[in-house]
Amino acid sequence: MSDMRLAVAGAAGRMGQALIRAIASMDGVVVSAAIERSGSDILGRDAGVQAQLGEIGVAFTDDFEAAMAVSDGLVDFTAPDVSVANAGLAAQYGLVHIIGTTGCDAAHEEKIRKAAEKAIIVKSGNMSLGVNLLSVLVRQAAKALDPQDWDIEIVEMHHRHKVDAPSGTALLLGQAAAEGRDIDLDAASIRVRDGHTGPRPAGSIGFATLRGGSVVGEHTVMLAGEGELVELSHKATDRSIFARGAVKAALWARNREPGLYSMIDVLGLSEN
Ligand SMILES: NC(=O)C1=CN([C@@H]2O[C@H](COP(=O)(O)OP(=O)(O)OC[C@H]3O[C@@H](n4cnc5c(N)ncnc54)[C@H](OP(=O)(O)O)[C@@H]3O)[C@@H](O)[C@H]2O)C=CC1
Ligand SMILES: O=C(O)C1=N[C@H](C(=O)O)C[C@H](O)C1
Repeated sequence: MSDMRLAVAGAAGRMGQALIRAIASMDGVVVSAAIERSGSDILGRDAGVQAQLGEIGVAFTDDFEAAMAVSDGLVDFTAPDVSVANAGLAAQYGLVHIIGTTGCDAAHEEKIRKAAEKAIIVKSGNMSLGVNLLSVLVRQAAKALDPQDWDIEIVEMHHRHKVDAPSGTALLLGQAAAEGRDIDLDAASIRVRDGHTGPRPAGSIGFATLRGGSVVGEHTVMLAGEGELVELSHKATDRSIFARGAVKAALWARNREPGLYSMIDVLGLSEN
């Protein structure tokens, strides 16, 4: 089979640059386009130079349609409104769409679900093997431990530039815990505490967000019982783990049926 041609949306961003490097270093894929927003100063410059690779002969463009015409897949780590708009367009062109963007609200998620009726979409708040394996362990632990006796708290820390909270990964881990307990995450979540909060409601799932410096991404799920604490953690030290996961997802998704898939599907980590 010929190499899969991958367009990168948000190609000048932190993840965009990691994706350009990952695609250039992996077999079976080539960078076909590097998309940035209209008006960006970077348009016309070589995407490989920005990613510290040297010239790769692909210039940043805001011409989304031209980029789609020369691509088999779109890898998209941008912003929620951008990824939703891209999902509709990628579907029109029959492209695989890998969405790593976090911070989507219920309306964004619904539009992406709708696009996936016609498009092949893989979406995950974290594309790394380690975090997805962790989510399987969290689900098992939450299932095994009585919610009346064991409190679940999820703590995350990211770099100072991150714009959404809780992180997509924290929510993914919260969802895994909620599934283990067979409860609805939205109904059980406590995302903020301030002032006189009263005691902790039994069965709730708490989130705590830290931001600072250059931290790539650290997550700990705490299961706190009387006299003991179980901690399940993941620390990302390099964005290449997300980028390689996203490229792996694109290769996995090629020639699949339309639908909305997750990294659990890609990595074959489903417990069923
Ligand atoms: N699922 C996962 O494994 C991971 C997910 N993420 C998520 O990926 C997203 C991006 O993160 P990060 O790379 O750190 O953020 P950055 O801000 O560094 O990158 C986003 C890039 O998208 C660009 N952009 C904005 N609008 C458009 C548009 N319309 N078309 C094309 N490009 C556009 C931005 O340009 P400009 O700056 O000019 O606005 C910027 O270059 C976040 O939601 C983050 O949480 C991050 C890491 C891993
Ligand atoms: O914005 C980031 O940087 C990251 N975002 C993702 C998230 O919201 O969980 C994944 C990773 O932790 C890095």
